[in-house]
Amino acid sequence: MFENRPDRDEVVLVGRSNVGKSTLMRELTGHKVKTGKKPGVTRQPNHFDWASEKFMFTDLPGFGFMSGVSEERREQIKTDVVRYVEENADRILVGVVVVDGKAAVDIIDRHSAEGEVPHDVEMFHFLQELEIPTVVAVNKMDKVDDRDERLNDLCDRLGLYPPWQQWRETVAPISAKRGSVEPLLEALRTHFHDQKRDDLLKFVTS
Ligand SMILES: Nc1nc2c(ncn2[C@@H]2O[C@H](COP(=O)(O)OP(=O)(O)OP(=O)(O)O)[C@@H](O)[C@H]2O)c(=O)[nH]1
Ligand SMILES: [Mg+2]
Repeated sequence: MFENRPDRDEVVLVGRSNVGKSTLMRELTGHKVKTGKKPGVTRQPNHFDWASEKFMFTDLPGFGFMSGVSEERREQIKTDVVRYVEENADRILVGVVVVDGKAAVDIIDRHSAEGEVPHDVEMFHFLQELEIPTVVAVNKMDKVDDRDERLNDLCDRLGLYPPWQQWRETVAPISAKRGSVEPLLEALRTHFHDQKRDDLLKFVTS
């Protein structure tokens, strides 16, 4: 599944299916990326690079529930995503966990109640274990009314002390569809700067 990876540093977008990774990708790169109303649109990593630069954004397939996709297949996708991140950890400058701001907390709580580790939380901790700087892009904020409360709840579930405002390099409320992604760009700039990669700031300016 993951052959043909271009040899360069990257920012990866990971997350459940249908949270808006590809829409965000389009917003970040200006490339036409296939998006869709149904989960499971992206089946292969989409790499977007620049001919002259050793840098790319990668949109990975989503995991979690997808209508019409078998449990076995879903598990396989998740295993592949985990392996991709593990194998390329040295080249991943920032891991962006994209979540659906309206649904994430409820889904996390439902899985926890069923005694499972929620995908989003698992992925967040996994990236941190690999010491990959991590940003949670809380997407679809255009659908969220109780903004601060939602974001504080999400921080709580991720083990980050509320209020969310003190985690600006980690929690970025956005609306990819509306083209409102500045908090994510700001977080990426912070991480690039911290890694002495100011040469990449041009990819994350608004
Ligand atoms: N309201 C709202 N909808 C959004 C936003 N971003 C994406 N969507 C919608 O969410 C749906 C899924 O978007 P995709 O970008 O295809 O999601 P994905 O995470 O790439 O999905 P997979 O490839 O299946 O993993 C589409 O109908 C988008 O239009 C947003 O900021 N707000
Ligand atoms: Mg996609």
